Amino acid sequence: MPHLYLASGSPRRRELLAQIGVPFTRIKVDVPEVRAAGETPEAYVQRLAEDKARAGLAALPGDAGVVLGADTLGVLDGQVLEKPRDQGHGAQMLRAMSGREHRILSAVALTDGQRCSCRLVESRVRFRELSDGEISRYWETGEPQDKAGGYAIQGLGAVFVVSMSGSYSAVVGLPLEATAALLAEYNIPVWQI
Ligand SMILES: Cc1cn([C@H]2C[C@H](O)[C@@H](COP(=O)(O)OP(=O)(O)OP(=O)(O)O)O2)c(=O)[nH]c1=O
Repeated sequence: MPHLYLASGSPRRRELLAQIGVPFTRIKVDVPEVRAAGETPEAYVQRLAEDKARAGLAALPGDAGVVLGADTLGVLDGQVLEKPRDQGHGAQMLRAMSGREHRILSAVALTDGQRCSCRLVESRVRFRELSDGEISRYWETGEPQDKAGGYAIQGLGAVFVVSMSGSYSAVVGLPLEATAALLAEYNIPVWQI
């Protein structure tokens, strides 16, 4: 069985991958997250997942193993919701999401050097109305800073979520059903009944 490497600095992705019982080693990659002109959010999120997986493979000694890369972003009114640049940007995204539904796109990619395979999962999250005061207090908790869309469904941000459809693990950062299916394609079994 090939060894699995997780090309991610995200603690959420580490915890999610550990949850499905696959042994893996983390590696650091530095992939610039810059959307190309005319690139759709769907194409962008998948490209980033693939770029992270390929960058991880390039960093491995001797190309031995399978590397997983992932990316998560939000979409509202055609705008991509990434990690907030600063408090103003974070507040702007949360005000736009207030009382409405947004999409979360999560992509996972695997490569072994011979091939690179990617899956995209779309989820929908509806927020209740948020006041400016709570948006500002939420920023002060430190939770929004490194999260796409500036919130964490698995954290304090859960109190904003009226409903969601799709994949909970995908919103947190790694679509586990899709990940398990891809791993099987690369002969890496996950936890099995
Ligand atoms: C929407 C949402 C995102 N997030 C997180 C998951 C990701 O870590 C982050 C999206 O940023 P990403 O750019 O996808 O990932 P990252 O930079 O954190 O990690 P890496 O590229 O090294 O793999 O937002 C949550 O933790 N909870 C949520 O509810």
